[in-house]
Amino acid sequence: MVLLSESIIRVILLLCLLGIIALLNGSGVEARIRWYKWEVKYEYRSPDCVKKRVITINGQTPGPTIRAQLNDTVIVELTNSLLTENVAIHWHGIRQIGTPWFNGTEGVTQFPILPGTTFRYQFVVDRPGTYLYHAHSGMQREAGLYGSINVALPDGQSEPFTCDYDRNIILDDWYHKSTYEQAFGLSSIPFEWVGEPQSLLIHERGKFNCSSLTIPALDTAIERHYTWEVTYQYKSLDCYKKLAIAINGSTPGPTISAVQGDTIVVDVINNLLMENVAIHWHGIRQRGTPWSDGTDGVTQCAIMPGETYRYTFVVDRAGTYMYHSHYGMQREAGLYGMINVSLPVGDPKPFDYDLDRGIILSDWYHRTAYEQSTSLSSIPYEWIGEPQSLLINGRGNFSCSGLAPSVCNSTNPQCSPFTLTVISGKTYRLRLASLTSLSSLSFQIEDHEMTVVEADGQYVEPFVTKNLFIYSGETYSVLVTANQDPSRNYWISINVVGRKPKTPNGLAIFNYNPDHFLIPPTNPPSGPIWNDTHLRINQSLTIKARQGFIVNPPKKPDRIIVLLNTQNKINGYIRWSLNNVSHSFPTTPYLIALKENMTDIFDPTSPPEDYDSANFDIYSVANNTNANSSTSIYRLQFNSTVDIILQNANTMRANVSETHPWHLHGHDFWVLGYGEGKFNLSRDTDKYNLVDPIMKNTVPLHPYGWTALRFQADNPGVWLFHCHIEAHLFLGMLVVFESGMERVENIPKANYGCGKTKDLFKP
Ligand SMILES: O=C1O[C@H]([C@@H](O)CO)C(O)=C1O
Repeated sequence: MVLLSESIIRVILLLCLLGIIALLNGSGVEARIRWYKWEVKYEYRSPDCVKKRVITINGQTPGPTIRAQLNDTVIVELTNSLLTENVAIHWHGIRQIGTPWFNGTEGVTQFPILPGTTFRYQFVVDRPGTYLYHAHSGMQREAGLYGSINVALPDGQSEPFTCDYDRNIILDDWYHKSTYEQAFGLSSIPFEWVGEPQSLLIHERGKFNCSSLTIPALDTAIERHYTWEVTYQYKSLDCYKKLAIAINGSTPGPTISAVQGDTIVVDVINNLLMENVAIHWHGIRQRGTPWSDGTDGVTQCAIMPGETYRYTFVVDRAGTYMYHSHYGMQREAGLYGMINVSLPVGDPKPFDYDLDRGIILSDWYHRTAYEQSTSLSSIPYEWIGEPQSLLINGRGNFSCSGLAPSVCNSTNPQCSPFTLTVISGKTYRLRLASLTSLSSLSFQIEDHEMTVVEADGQYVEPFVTKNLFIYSGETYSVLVTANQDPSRNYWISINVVGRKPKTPNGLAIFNYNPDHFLIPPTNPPSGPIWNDTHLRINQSLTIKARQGFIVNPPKKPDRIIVLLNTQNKINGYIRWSLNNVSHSFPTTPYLIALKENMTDIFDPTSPPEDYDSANFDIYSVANNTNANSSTSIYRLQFNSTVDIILQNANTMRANVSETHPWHLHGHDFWVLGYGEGKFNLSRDTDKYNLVDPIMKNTVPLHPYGWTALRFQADNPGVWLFHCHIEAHLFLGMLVVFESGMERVENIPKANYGCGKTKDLFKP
């Protein structure tokens, strides 16, 4: 009773207060709140006919006009979607009486707004008239980030002049050089003046004489330099604190965004305290630079702690690629990232999209790579088990219940879900890359269909699907149109397939702007059932080369190598083998050994080209104790055509055959076919697709099935071909191909320094 009367009194007091405020306001005209949500981002525009990257607000430059009346409060919620650039907006002519902190001048009144963050400006427009807003961070205004503010008199009051209509005209001059180039010139020695603008714009329209243009600067291949420091870092990617390996502090590492033909130069500084490192550029063929492939033991001596090594290579084909550690099981610690290569400006694309976004899929173990590798190489064998979490762009969500917050803290922002903000109606090219240690995945976006258009840097004959199966080491581009009800958000989900899942699905948010961070109101899609192998084979068979982009394979191979995939026991240790040979690495990298004619560092006999297919039952647990380890390699005649038949079998547990994604370094192969059961050379070659096979660098071998590949050994060097499951590679599931060594130019001396290559430095 007492409580009730108290709350009634409070309400009455509040109403009185509001009444008094209204009276004090006097005029009886309400000041309103004008609320804007702005997304600032890069877009290509041609305001004077010359294409240039500009900065837009909600897709416009000039940005939207703010229209308000005297004494209104303007609220602008600004999301900075610039990829690598801060922003601040100044409200030019607005006096900011009482709100000096909203004047929008970086370094004077505020920290700049960082990429990916949202900042709210709020101020009163206390005088009628014509004003402006524009960027006040660096020289950013020059990129088109500006607009008008019109403040009218309140309803019922009139200006001291009359007019029928009210129109805005923004006047500007326009440079073709970016603000970065201009700012760099101005702060260089010798000083480089920005020169006169190329055009004058009236409301963002001008006319430049295009005939005076030769090739625009954007089209020319350039060198892109990166300096990466590799360090140990504690990370809580799925809320659980774990020792990870980061590049410049982050995992996934920075994305390399380049244009076809660019040269990439990466200085890798190994600041790991106790561990070597090597980085492989997965999908980049390294034509002419086999020493930059980054495979420890094959192409280089690993980079030792405290050392810096420079990788230099050309990205010679547009597409989606990745990079990752190729040293021990180090990839598993988070040392990976994406490489996006675009077509040169003006080159026609075979598909259209508005925006391009990268999504890295991975799985995550709480035990370190060191503990895992120790378990795998122990007697008795201790399998690493299923991962604890699935990550989408480095974010997952492990249930912390029962764990101390210092170990697992579900409120840690590092493990908030990845949010892909989309604008309704726009089509997104999502570049997916799977860097899982173990898991094969299905990727889906609730209520949205995907059109698959690219795989491993090759155009795919488009097909529409609700879920995409993606195996470790594969990349895909899918087109997704944000065409669903934009008043809510949707789940992005990944789930494990091919192995009985013990890992919860990975989740992210497909976020319709501007409903930031709202959890979708539905249950996430659970994805297809894990053990429907047919579904996965069907999708593998659907992936064909796009019409108009088919590269015809040679009609016949010069050599056929059949590789039986088995789990074996060798001297009591569990290993994985091909034709009963489990690979072991010599301490001297093959590329250097062969270049320097060191003939004694590996077993010179050729590994077996086949297995006893007639007498081998792929469905039963074989007596796999007859395997051995070897350093031997396949030497392929330069330019010859090689067929590889991957044959799956039962593991050492009854009724289990696993999926193995196989990855080839230095080449793409044609995917000629997939089949179930044992491959039969006389019968199954007739089923090969020689009409429109896709070329890829990574391909699944399905349980109890076979996969047939063809490639041309036309890239001089030494190249790994291996199962992309980190533990299986560690356990010897790889072969090594050499071809055209006589054509390999001088290997940089920085690749030397281990094994017998040390001898070469002796006086
Ligand atoms: O190498 C492996 O070992 C286990 C299992 O076969 C034995 O526990 C597994 O699933 C692997 O892929």
